[in-house]
Amino acid sequence: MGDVKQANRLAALPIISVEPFLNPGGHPGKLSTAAALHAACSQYGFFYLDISSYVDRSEPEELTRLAREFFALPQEEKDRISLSQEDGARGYQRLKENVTNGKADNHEGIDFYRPVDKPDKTKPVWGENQWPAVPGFKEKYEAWVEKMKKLGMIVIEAMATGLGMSPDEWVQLRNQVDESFWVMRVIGYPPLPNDYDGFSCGAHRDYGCLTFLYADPTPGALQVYINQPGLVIETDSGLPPEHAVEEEGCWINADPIPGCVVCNIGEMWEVWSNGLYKSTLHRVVHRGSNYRVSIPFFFEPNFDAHVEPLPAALRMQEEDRKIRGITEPAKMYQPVVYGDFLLKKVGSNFDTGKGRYDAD
Ligand SMILES: O=C(O)CCC(=O)C(=O)O
Ligand SMILES: [Fe+2]
Repeated sequence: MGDVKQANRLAALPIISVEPFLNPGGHPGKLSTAAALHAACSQYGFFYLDISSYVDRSEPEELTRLAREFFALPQEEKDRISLSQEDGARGYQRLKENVTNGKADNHEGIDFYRPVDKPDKTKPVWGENQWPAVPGFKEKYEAWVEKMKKLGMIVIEAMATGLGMSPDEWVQLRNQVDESFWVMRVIGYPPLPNDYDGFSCGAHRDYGCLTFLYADPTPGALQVYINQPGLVIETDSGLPPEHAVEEEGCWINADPIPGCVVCNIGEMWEVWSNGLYKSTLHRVVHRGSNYRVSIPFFFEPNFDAHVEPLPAALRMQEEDRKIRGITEPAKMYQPVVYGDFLLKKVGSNFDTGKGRYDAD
């Protein structure tokens, strides 16, 4: 039993406060926060970001209230801003319209992307955002986008410190995210029926850079796959303790913590870090009785960013390999242009038949 308890304690996701990075200039907590980010990104790819000194709790609570007002509208009202009216990516998707790993997800949602110059809805993701007619919706959500964009820059800079990047290396990285092609989703989850063949949102990795997830207080919905060789994790199989374990990995709940957003890294960070940081599998299984609302903000690279392993990450990896006595050459991640990668991912709404959450 000792091992099991130990594993459960280790499996809890770390909580990291953004406060030391909020004010320009020195702060005694900066280095330890950067180190905590580095550890969280390499061990879990998921953590809680305490943003209570950055935003007032009432702000995202108001966003969920506005989202509920929209989702409660008659279906034909919601369909007025459906993504088929636009570029196939920006707008409302009905319940079960989104498919992950071949199964319809039991959620509805609205997607917003960074506005573009010269919008053209015949080009994938190049149209205009469609805002619900709910009073105050656009203003409040636009204010949230501005806050989350700034938070993205703050966290990336802290991660650059955690990776030991030089000032020049940081400038180069900053140039790849300073016009972030962000995405914001507003998601509504009715309870998942027990006999449903699928999930509220199927298992996937996020594909971009950093996700900041604000969710209403519903517990037991978001689950994260923790995969750590050597860890022994308890399962709820009902077997006696000595058998009720499963090695290597398991799903843990990432329940909301007041004042925090759940933060996870996407596949672009996996490329930048040459695999040092993990883009971790997660899913939503909402079996509660309420209607759950979540608002993920995806802070992504610029559309034209060339994403390739960062020299600082390669240096760290080399150090680590030396210590472990590994001699064969490190596997190198293939560079990608973020916009190309994104277009493949949102291809489900166009012609490739792939879901937005599906693996390549
Ligand atoms: O609703 C959630 O808790 C997570 C949603 C999610 O993982 C996503 O939209 O990528
Ligand atoms: Fe996700």
